[in-house]
Amino acid sequence: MQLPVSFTNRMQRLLGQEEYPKFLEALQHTPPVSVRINQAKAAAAANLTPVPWAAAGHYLPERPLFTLDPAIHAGAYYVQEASSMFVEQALRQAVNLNQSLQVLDLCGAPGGKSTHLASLISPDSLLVSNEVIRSRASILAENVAKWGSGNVLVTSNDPRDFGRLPDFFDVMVVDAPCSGEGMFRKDPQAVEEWSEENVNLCAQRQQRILMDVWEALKPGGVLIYSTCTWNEQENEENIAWLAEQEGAESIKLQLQPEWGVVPTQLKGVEGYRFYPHRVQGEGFFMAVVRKAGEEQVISHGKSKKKKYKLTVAGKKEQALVQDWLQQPEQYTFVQHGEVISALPENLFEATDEVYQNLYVLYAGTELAEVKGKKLKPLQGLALSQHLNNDAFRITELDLEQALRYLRKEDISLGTNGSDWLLLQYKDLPLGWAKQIGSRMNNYYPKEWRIRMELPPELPSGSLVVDIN
Ligand SMILES: C[S@@+](CC[C@H](N)C(=O)[O-])C[C@H]1O[C@@H](n2cnc3c(N)ncnc32)[C@H](O)[C@@H]1O
Repeated sequence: MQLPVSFTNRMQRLLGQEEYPKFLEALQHTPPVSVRINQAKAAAAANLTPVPWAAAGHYLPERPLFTLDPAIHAGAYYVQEASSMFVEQALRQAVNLNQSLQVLDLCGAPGGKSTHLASLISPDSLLVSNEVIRSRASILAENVAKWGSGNVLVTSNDPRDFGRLPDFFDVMVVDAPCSGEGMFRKDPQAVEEWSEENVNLCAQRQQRILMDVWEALKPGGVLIYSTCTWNEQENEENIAWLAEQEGAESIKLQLQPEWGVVPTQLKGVEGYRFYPHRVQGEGFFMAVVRKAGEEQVISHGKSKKKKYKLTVAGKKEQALVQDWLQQPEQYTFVQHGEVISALPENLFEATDEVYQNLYVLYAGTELAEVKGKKLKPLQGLALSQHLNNDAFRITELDLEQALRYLRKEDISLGTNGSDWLLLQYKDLPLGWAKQIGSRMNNYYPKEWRIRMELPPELPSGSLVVDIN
């Protein structure tokens, strides 16, 4: 790997003569592979090494062919770089997670931090997961639906649009687009695209992004800022600039020495650096600040006078979907076009406000599409953590059947009848099929299908989750 000269000069200065060769050597190694388990759906396979700063994070001994593991398609885990999972420490240490919170993940795609945040916040909290680039926002929506939390809204807006929601969020995560120095060993293209000029452009863009969303953070709210790069302009300097400009207060996190995370400080602002020779993970930076002012209590609940953008589903439709989720009394069923979704009842008001101001791509749990007098169950329901299995006819698939189903092939199950079938692999729901006589129509979403050909020999079980 040919590193740019000005990059090596800076890293030598940052790390010192003694440490720099260790850093350089680590850049030659294969990056570790790690996953985060969706504990609402599965448990980690035995013998995996935990990621020390993330309760559901685990390292794998080798990189399996994830595509051939139905559990990943069921949202039982997410492949995520370990350093990024440090967002958990910021959240646990700087925020009271027992409260009902309104959380924004501004730069959300493909969904590593969003699915992590969704697992950490309480069920009566709302996560708005945003991605400005529309094609990437669809991937984010797919991963959010697979995770199945039910209290997430996926939006696709420019950061400046969040100015329409002043003082709305208790917590904001800005995992900013950056020059990607921390990805050098994973992605050789990041080295090619790197330049001092690009670092400056990234730093300016990050300042703009921070300024654009700052207004949407409540007084007393917490901003978690991160990048996967090491230069100070995009990291400490940007956060020190924000703190100075807005009078934000730095939040210091407690670190365990064995984690290998390096604390830094600039103008009284604390930062946390991840280097590959010190941690089992890629390059990463994080800082946490609190907006000046008093914390405010959220008032949820519907107000009588307000004109809502969301439409509550009709009584007939509600009756049909009523028993599809566990504890249906906790939801408001809304209809948007043909789609009926379930929103946690206490989040109706906040969700409506988001709908009034932003472009929402996915909301809550998409349950069904109205087809004349009938309902077609949707993928969001199949993958929901709150699905009521008893309401459906379930069919267990073997590995080959599961993978063929996920490729959207028509598979023969040897069953008969005329019914919707919820197809599962080792108790993990994968999606829907419609039985028509002895034929089975595959309703797996076309855009999500596995595109690779299946090899003659399939791997057995899952290296990642305990499903045997
Ligand atoms: C580091 S990635 C986010 C990774 C994500 N948080 C995760 O954990 O999976 C940064 C994201 O910012 C988005 N982005 C690019 N330009 C942006 C801008 N001007 N404002 C906000 N987001 C932007 C990119 O499309 C990309 O998805």
